Amino acid sequence: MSQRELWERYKRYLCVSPSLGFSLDISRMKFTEAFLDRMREPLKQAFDAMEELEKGAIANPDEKRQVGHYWLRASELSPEAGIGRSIRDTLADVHWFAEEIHAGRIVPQTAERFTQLLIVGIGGSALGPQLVADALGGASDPMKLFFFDNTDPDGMDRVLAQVGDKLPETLTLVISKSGGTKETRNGMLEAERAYKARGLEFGAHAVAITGDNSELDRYAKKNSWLRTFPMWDWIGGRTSVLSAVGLLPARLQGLDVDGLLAGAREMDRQTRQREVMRNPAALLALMWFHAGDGRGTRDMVILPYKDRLLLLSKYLQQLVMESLGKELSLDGQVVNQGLAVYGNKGSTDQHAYVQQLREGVHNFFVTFVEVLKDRQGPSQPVEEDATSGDYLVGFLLGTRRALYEKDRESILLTVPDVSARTLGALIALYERAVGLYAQLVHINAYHQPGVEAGKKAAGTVLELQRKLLSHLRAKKGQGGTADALATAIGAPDEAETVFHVLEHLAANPDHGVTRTEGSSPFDARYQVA
Ligand SMILES: O=P(O)(O)OC[C@H]1O[C@](O)(CO)[C@@H](O)[C@@H]1O
Repeated sequence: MSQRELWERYKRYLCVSPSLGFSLDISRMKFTEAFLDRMREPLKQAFDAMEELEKGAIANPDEKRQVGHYWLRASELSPEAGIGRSIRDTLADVHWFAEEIHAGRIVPQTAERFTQLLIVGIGGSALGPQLVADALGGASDPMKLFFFDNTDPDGMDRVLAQVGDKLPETLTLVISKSGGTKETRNGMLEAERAYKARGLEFGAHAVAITGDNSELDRYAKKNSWLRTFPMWDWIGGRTSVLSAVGLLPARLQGLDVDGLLAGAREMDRQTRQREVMRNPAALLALMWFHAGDGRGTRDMVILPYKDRLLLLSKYLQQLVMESLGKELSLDGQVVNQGLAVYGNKGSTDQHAYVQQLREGVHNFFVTFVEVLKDRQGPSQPVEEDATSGDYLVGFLLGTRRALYEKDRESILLTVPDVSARTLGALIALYERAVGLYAQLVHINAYHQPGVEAGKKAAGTVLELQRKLLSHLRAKKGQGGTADALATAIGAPDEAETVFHVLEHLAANPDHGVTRTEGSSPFDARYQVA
């Protein structure tokens, strides 16, 4: 197509939202009108299903749960008065609690006030808060945020070293819907130990966000933590950012949580409408379907040309891949669905993998995100009639064109700024696009059975380790090779796992396991002295 024809196609298919100052351009996706016609009926069914979901249907059938993240920003739409009330009460509590902290009315044990916030959580209990904090935060925020989002000991040491002498001024927020996630439990215990090492009581610095009566809830109550905030059954981890999970950290950081909610609410309003060309979420879902033949055959590369949106791709990776990456359809057929997501930011990535995008394997489509506002206030030119921000747009449009010339498809999302309202709108846009797409490909977007397999397997590994350690302690000084030890603990078929566990044990001082070299790596002997 010539540039002129592309301009016509751009004008024809541009979806604009004046109230959000937002637009979605699908002109560089090579769908046809026939495709749109073909998708009309499946899309109608997807809308019907979303409508039912918003009314409180059990939209997560195997977990028998409602799916209520849309109610978080429109509590009046929740199907039960009690749900609406708890949403409003929790929001009021978030505001109240943050104000008390900021005003120094809720104070730490020894310091004058809380100035730092350590968040312990993983997956949806970390990614949303991280996205919001990084997108909207700044140097003058009333609290500085840190995260434990893994069970990596060195990672946690590094964070604690950054917190340094300010630990007595640090509020720790432990976030876990289930309240039983091991990584988060470990992070909490490591944090607790750090406070104790400084003679501080953890409970006087700790807040939980978790499900009612979860393990974490009970632990928080037993140890007199400052507070707990609810995480409801009808909110999934990956869609929890506009519940207390994302709102409490954001409010403590001094960010505009009402703006986040308002943006999401407005986007929800627009993405409920059935006229497809006016519904950006429906258009996204259709474009994903078009790009990957409804089977996810092309990866989605998310390229925001804005540093503040660096974590968008990481956030969407969970939202999209945990929602859509499913073995079975709603009817139990094996479908192995999914949509792979990766990306960082432009123009930085032009100096990394964009080379392959233009010339290499053709297995993706790009979503560019353009932010119109460059910075607070004016920019100085870097050369005649051009600022750094002008270059950023230049690189975006240039790359979009260069990819199109090579037949690579792309979507362009344009937003006015990186404000709370815009971010809330982006979050809601993708939540609904995922919901609609899941309906189009007939899968349950709201469970994650695949993740459980890894958790169970990890439990088996730790169980083997316990057996090994008790055997090695019983046979003090004797030990054996991985093969011999696997047999000795009654797990000869697990010799490989036993080998990995022993190598790790011997590399660390914690359990007293040492290693004596053998003639090959597999002849090494392990013992407890
Ligand atoms: O909030 P929780 O229960 O600790 O779960 C954390 C994450 O673990 C998962 O359940 C599985 O990885 C995610 O869906 C979730 O966001």
